[in-house]
Amino acid sequence: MANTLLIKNIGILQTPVGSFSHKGEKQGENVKMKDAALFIESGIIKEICENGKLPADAEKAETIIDAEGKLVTPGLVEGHTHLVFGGYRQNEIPMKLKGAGYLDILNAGGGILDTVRHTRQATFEELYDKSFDFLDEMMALGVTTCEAKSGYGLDMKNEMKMLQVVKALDENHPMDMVATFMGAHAVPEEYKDRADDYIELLCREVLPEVQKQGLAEFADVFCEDSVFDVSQSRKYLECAKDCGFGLKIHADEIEEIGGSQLAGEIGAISAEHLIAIGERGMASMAKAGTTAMLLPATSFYLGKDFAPARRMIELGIPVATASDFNPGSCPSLNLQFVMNLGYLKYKMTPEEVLTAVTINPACAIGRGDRVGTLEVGKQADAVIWDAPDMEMLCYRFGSNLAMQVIKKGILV
Ligand SMILES: N=CN[C@@H](CCC(=O)O)C(=O)O
Ligand SMILES: [Zn+2]
Repeated sequence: MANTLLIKNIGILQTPVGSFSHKGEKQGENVKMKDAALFIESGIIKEICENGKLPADAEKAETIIDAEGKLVTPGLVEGHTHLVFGGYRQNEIPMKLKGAGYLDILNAGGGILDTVRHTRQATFEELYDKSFDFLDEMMALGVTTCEAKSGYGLDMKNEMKMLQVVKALDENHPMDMVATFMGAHAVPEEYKDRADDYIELLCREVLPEVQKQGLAEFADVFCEDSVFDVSQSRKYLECAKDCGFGLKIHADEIEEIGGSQLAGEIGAISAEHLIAIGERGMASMAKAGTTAMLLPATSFYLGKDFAPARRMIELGIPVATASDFNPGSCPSLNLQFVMNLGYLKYKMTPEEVLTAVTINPACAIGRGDRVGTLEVGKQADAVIWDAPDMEMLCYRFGSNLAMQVIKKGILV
């Protein structure tokens, strides 16, 4: 048998089940198999056994991994990053410590606009090498699929450059990549005070070109006070929908200006941040089935509140959690830390936390049919943790507990 792998002696194999996003009570439904084994052929899961049984073809396995009685889960799915960027922004910290807000820095020409200047200056190769290293780091932490947004180019040439980097990473790095076009991340300096004109440019020229070149599956917008208002965001997302993109929206991060309501109304697959969301926004998302992509490490890093995850689960909104890795509001790509925060700050159960970093983000980036659970027929992306159970994984923090990461049936 070709390319076969047996993972045996698994203490607990824990996974959500199904290729759909899990909401309400289902958010916390995981299957737990004790004393389990997993048989993989050509990157696909062929058989899962529990209670000490071994798969039928166990003896034919070319490679055998002994999980030493540890926890095994699906590979983590990172549903929200700004992975590709020039420069860093450590210079902002003293300003923040003196009280400058995130939007104050942006409105003074810093923040995202500072990263835009550095990203425009960077070559394709520089951005590619830097992002490649980030992906290595992420994978070592247990992530096997990663979404990445453009949005630091803010013109045709540089947005394309960013998306080409994501495409090349997908081709050359073991990580599976999903690209999101985020031309509406900020108003570029050359369009200062002309946000409407910039949205017009994105709709007329850039969105259709990205679609034509097949460089992104989703489109995203930063709907926020003093960035893009609800009507500008609606226009951009409607154009994106007409072009065939799935829709995402950074909504109600700092001010509740109606972004989450728009998310539901327009049928967005996910809305991001949602720190300041209110009941109307949550009702709109629940009705539409929009996933809440919550970013607790950003709340931590900006010193903001934590989004009302428990209320969302109660209302039947599927909750996913992601790192938001970016050079400003969250310079960490550690999804294990996000799991700690999901447990401690969102007060999600360990089972809900696992769903929030596997099947729910997988569905929110259009990969729920392939990854996000450990089931026969699915891609064999798995992590063996240096932990006996999810409780330990949610409790320990600051260490990397991923012992072995398996991507498409290969130990990476
Ligand atoms: N809030 C908007 N965009 C990013 C931050 C980008 C940056 O600060 O560079 C986010 O999702 O947190
Ligand atoms: Zn973001």
